[in-house]
Amino acid sequence: MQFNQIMVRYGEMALKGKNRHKFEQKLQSNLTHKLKRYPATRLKKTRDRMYVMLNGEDPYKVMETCQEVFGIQSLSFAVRTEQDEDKIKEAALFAFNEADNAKTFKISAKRTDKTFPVGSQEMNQRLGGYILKNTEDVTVDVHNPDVEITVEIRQDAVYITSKKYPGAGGLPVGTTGKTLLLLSGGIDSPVAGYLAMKRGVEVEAIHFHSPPYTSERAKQKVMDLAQEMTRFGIKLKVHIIPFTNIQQKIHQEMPEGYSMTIMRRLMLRISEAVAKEQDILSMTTGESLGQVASQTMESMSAINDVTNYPVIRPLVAMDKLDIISISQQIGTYDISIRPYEDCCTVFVPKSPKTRPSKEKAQYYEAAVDFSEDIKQAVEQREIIKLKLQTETKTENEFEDLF
Ligand SMILES: Nc1ncnc2c1ncn2[C@@H]1O[C@H](COP(=O)(O)OP(=O)(O)OP(=O)(O)O)[C@@H](O)[C@H]1O
Repeated sequence: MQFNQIMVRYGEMALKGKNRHKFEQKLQSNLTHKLKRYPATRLKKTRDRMYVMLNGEDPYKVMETCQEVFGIQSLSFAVRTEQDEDKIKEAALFAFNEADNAKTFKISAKRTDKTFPVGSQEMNQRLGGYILKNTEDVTVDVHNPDVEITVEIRQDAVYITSKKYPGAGGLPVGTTGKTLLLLSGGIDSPVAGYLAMKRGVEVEAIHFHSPPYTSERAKQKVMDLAQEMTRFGIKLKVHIIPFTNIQQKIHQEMPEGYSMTIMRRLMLRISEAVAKEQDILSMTTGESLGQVASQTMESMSAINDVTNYPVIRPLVAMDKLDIISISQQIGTYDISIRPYEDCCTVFVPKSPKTRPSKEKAQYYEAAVDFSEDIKQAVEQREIIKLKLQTETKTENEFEDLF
């Protein structure tokens, strides 16, 4: 016996009232893109669930892939069998055995097809009895079972589900607007982007690089991070900003203690210009309160001063170890720790002001006109469009994505 399908249960999107249709459509399209690497699979939608038809694809690999899609609360393997009591019993036992360490269970049978001769209650008892007879040290627990086996008797067939696997939770990416993620090569910003995606936000990324001070490898590292993030976001547009001229100008003309603050202010100004152009309503950074000199409350205030756009900081209250743990889970950690320089580290002042004032930052900045540099940096940026890699990719597979 084998699982024929995976039942997909929605997350909190089910609560979204009128928007529900939009959320379901987005989830369906994100899931369809993710499943392209398993060409035999098909997605079927019912009123309040989705089913992935496995059609012979490896159930466990498909399950893992589905578990990366935001907006899914939980998933279960399911067996489809005929309306034949012996077959249903066999399938229920198979479903029970799939939950390796389960010692207690509950059967929840539902007879949608009333022509089936055995009622739901009676079916619960017969299937429960069959499992008890064919296992050892196992008991029924209707209140808090290790595994609940659902049996739905429909006209076309009988569907039996097994244990619940956790989904990624959150909301389907693309349902709550877009943000521009300031993506460095570090550990934090990819995690910030991941958490934004988890709240249903579509992410575009902006990266500042300063050749020849920063190398091609440093840029490639950022592209590899962005590529990894497409596992969750399906697609990701990256804006690469030439930042060398601006950094040199800051280095030469700004007081050393304020160079870091002013550099960040310029990053935000450029990001805002790109966001405006792309109709993006917010920016996201990987800042976390108190981690480094530029991330004190005063520093954040002095940097944030240049924009009215919301700056989302998903990591603001998180500990470094927790951030690292997420980056390991999502596969960005090993890329982030590659030892290539970032533009911020190349020009880092010996003793940056940890408590800069925005008035002083404004004062120093006013002495130099950066407006033309900002315009040029935006105009001369490189735009790279990344999309989820699938083993079976074809040239036009994602044409519709951007
Ligand atoms: N070269 C860059 N390009 C784009 N964004 C950057 C760059 N450098 C820094 N940032 C943004 O500024 C934030 C703070 O950077 P900083 O280097 O102070 O902190 P960090 O904790 O090391 O962050 P990260 O691990 O993301 O590099 C980053 O999380 C990122 O959002």
